[in-house]
Amino acid sequence: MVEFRFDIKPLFPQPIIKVASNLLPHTFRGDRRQCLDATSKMSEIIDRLGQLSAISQGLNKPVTTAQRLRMSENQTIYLLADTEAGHNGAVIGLLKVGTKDLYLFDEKGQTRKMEQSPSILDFYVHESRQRAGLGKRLFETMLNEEHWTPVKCSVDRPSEKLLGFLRKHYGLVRTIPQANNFVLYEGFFGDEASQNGSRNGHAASPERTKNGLHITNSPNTQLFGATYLGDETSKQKRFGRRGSESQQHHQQQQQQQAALLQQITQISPNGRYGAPRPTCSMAEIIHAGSASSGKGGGGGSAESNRGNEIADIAEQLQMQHLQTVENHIEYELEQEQEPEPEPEPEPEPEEVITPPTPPPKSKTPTPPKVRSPEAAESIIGDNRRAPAFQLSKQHTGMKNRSFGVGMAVMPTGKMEFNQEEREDFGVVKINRPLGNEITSPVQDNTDAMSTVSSTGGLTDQGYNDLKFYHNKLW
Ligand SMILES: CC(=O)SCCNC(=O)CCNC(=O)[C@H](O)C(C)(C)COP(=O)(O)OP(=O)(O)OC[C@H]1O[C@@H](n2cnc3c(N)ncnc32)[C@H](O)[C@@H]1OP(=O)(O)O
Repeated sequence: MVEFRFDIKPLFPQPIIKVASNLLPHTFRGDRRQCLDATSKMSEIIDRLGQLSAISQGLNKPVTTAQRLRMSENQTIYLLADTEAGHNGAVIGLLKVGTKDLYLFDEKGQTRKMEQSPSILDFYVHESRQRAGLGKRLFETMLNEEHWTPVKCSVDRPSEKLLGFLRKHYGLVRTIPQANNFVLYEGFFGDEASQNGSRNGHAASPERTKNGLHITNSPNTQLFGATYLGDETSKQKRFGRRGSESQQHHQQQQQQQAALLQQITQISPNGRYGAPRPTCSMAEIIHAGSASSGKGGGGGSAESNRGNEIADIAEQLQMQHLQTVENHIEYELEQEQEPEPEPEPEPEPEEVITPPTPPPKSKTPTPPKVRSPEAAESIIGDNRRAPAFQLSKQHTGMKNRSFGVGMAVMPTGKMEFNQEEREDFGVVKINRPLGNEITSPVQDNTDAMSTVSSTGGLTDQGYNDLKFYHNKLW
């Protein structure tokens, strides 16, 4: 028991009193002098009980002090006394409660901002009187005065004793995990809470139940947008009305929904989640421009149109590819007009595509000393011509530097290739006439390039003439 140097009986006309920020018992009646006296004594009682509570819980400083209570607007302390104990009576227990605005997780893990949520902040019964039902007596008085129910109370960092107390007297076992020090029990967010919200201090944010969408200013909502909680609330409202009133209500809901969607858009995810994404060319091909044309219906005709568009695109690509192959062949034939020694194979970077060694004639453009974008454009489009400098994948976009060559000179019965050495861009070697065998590497080198064509599909030396066999129908 906690006894004091003064008589506590005037302060405790009843065993349990309620003290607010004025530091006076709720039953107090007196003049100014009595008021100052009562405030002083009550401050001493509160500080002493608060200190004992902190010691009992192992806290390094009290949660409850008279100064704190004076500064708070929404906290109340319940004090339990035994006026019959000792000479001046004794104070036995303390229970501090209040309302707090909290961001809490509900059973589904969704964030809710609970305004004026009832909270158990400090609870203490003197060790000599514990487990005698006094704690419950104090707690029950508080519930009646505040019009709270135990399941709707958040508990600030409860001790094991308090958890046992709530389990025994109120059957509270299953908690809802929270990110802060508060403990909630299942049922905290029940319907009763929203119906009796104001009475129980559950003045939830007004956006909370709009169309089942949960919108608050919480960090979660700011980051990830509104959360859909279901439309139970909307259904309840809808089916609770009849006739024109119901229709009118439905229209209002639609308007609210539109406004809400706009609101959601405004608080939609930002940062890298909200960053605009570049157009995906492959997606455009796959969807065949349905997005732009507004054919997103998915009907049978739309599907067939999409298939036709894909076929058209494939055909265009094929035609472009054939044109590319032809350009390659023409370019090669130009280079083969005059025999010249094969460029010596020299080690070079893997990524570089080397055109045939520029012939000494002025016909071949002089390679610029510095790579220029204008020159690079020469390999693009219909005005394609021989590149004037070393081309890399960056310029051509081609993955394989022998791309197109194989297509252009596919082996047939008329032509034989034996390309044992490295392949340079556009270099096609016709090694030997039909039926002739390679005799030596020297011969192979001399036969490397075809000569001027003559007649009958053979060159003057009797080699196959590529120009003769080249046919666009290939
Ligand atoms: C938010 C907060 O305030 S957290 C801090 C809570 N306060 C404390 O831990 C301070 C130390 N403890 C106390 O002051 C008291 O034990 C109180 C306030 C928790 C409960 O007051 P009591 O008068 O003992 O409660 P009451 O007699 O009505 O109920 C007893 C039940 O409380 C629990 N309890 C009380 N004392 C203990 C204890 N020492 N060990 C374990 N459980 C206890 C038990 O469930 C007990 O039931 P049981 O005796 O059948 O096991």
